[in-house]
Amino acid sequence: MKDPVIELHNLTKCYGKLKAVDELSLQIPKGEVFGLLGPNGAGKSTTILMMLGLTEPTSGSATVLGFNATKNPIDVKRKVGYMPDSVGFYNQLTALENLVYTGRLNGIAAGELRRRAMETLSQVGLEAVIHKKAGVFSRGMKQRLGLAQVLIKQPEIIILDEPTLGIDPSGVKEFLLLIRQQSRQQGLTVLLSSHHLHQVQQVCDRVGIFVGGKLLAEGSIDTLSHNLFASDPFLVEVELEDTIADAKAVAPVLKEIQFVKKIQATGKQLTLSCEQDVTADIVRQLVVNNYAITGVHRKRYDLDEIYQRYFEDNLKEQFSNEKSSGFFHRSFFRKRSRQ
Ligand SMILES: Nc1ncnc2c1ncn2[C@@H]1O[C@H](COP(=O)(O)OP(=O)(O)OP(=O)(O)O)[C@@H](O)[C@H]1O
Repeated sequence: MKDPVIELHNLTKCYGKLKAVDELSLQIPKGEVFGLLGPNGAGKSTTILMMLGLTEPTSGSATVLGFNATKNPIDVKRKVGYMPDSVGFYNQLTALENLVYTGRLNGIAAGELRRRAMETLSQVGLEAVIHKKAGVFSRGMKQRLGLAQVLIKQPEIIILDEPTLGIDPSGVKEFLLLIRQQSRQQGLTVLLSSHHLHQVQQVCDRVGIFVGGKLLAEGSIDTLSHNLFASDPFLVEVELEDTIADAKAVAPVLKEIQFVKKIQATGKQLTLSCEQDVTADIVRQLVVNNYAITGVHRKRYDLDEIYQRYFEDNLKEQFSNEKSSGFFHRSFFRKRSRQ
């Protein structure tokens, strides 16, 4: 990879016998939005703390913007903005006052403070409430103020630990889109940890799937999907205007298409398992044979399915592992079901 700004090399952290992070190697290039995904206890926060030099690795290294995070934590902190999973403010101070205070702590010159704070609040969409006290802010507004606190020092990288925790679903989407927009406009590199699979899918360039301290897979959604499901049949769903009795009725029409292996019919829907993407041939054959089509859908695997597939494979492999994957499975899905 060309010029990675974050480089983790065999990064490992043990707490007694527990390997919280297990030989993690990862590179993130400038400007990328990377999602670290995993259930409770997967090791996401521990990884982030090592990248910031806030906890020492047992072995391996974390290099951020060319600095070894363990040896040069101050240099890393100067250029990296970090938003922990729970952000604290002075509730009696307004949004602007809070941000001016953070700016001062970050060494921004007094003459520039107020202007920079106002600018940053508008960047995160809080311009209308700059004089409101932080104590009355909703969770979503607090997260925006937290992001402003991170952005005011104009970092090169921002690291957000579970930034969407506690925000309602529409707020989550807006907030993640705001993060992506900041990344695109400012060339910011973003690393965020999350278990919000669907939303993360929409904003991250790449994701890493992290379970039991190990990175099981990394890549774009398309790459992960391709690697995982390459040997699976290609599914095409066709909606017809009229109900068909059973698959046999339509089989003669489609049997000419080489890669169609299985046809199922339920009501007005046909599901075809194919060895290759022959969607266009299927549609052509049906139309030629006077079937009225109302919809065609090519199945694309989403992050939930990708995650589950990796997770299930991992579960099989680690069955005898003392760190019960069943625990991770349960805790992950419990956490998701609470959303
Ligand atoms: N200071 C510590 N001492 C002992 N064990 C720890 C410590 N910090 C974390 N752990 C353990 O390390 C493992 C990884 O924890 P970590 O907080 O990094 O996971 P996570 O993926 O961020 O999960 P969560 O979403 O719940 O925060 C867990 O089993 C946790 O109990």
